Amino acid sequence: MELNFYKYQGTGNDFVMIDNRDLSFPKENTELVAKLCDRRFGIGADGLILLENDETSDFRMVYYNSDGNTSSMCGNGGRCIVAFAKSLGLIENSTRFMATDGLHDATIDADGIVSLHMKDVDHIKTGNGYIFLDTGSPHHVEFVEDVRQVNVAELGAKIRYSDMYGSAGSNVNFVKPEADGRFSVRTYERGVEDETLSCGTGVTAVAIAVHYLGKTKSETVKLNVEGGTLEVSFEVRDGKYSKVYLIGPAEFVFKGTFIV
Ligand SMILES: N[C@@H](CCC[C@H](N)C(=O)O)C(=O)O
Repeated sequence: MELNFYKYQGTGNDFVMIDNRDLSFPKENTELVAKLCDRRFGIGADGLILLENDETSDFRMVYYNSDGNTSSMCGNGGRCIVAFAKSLGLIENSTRFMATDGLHDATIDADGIVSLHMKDVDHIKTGNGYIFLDTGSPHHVEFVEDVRQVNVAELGAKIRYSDMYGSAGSNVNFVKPEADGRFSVRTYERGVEDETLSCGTGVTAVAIAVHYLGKTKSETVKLNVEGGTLEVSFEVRDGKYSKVYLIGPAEFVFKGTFIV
C-alpha cells in the first residue's frame, strides 16, 4: 500500500499529516503509526495527525503520539492541521474544526501564523513546588533556576511515571522567568516519552500557570521554547481562563510516499 503523507512542524514539534477523508488509513494499526513516527525506520515525528471529514465542522483532527496511541489534544498539531487544511484548499484564512476535546476556531494569517482557540481552563491544582492543569492535555508545571541545567528526559520521566499521575501520566514542563518578561520552557511529553522542542498545550498551561501564580499580570505571555517562540493570550474572569489562544508558526517541511 502506498501512503501519501505531508510533514509539518510548529516550533519544532513535528508531525506526519495524512489526508484521511477517504478513511483508507488503518486507524487501529498502532505499530504502523509508531513506525511512521520512528526517526530511523520511518518518516520521523513527535506525532501523527489524520485530517478527516466532519459533519458539523470543516474537518476532524485525529491525533496520535509517536508511541502509536491516540491521545489528548495537541496544540502545535492543531496549528499545523490548520495550515495543512489551507494547503489542501479546504479552508481559506479561518476555520472551525473538531478535535478530541471539542470544537476549535482558528485563523491563519498571510505569514502563516496560526492563532488557535484552546479550551477554557477553570480547574487549577497547586501542589508542593508544582501546579497542574489541563489545557486539552494534562500538564505538570514547575519552576527551575535554569532550564538549561535540567535533565528533562530523566526528571520528566520520573514525574510522568510517578504515583502523582497514575496510569494516565502527565506531560511535564520546566519553566524559568526571564528578565524581559518572557518565560523559557522545556517539556517532557507523555506518549513521546522524551523532550520535544515545544508543546502547544504545554506552553498554554505554563502561560496560565504564571498568571495564576502572579508571576505576570499580563493576559498575553510570550514563551521561549527550544524550537522558537510561542504566544498565549487569554481573559480571566472569576478565576476562569477563557478566550485562550495559542499563537505561532506552522510550517510545511516536505511530502512523500511511504510504502507500507
Ligand atoms: N505536542 C502536543 C501534545 C500532544 C499530546 C501530549 N503528548 C499528551 O499525550 O498529552 C501539543 O503541542 O500540545
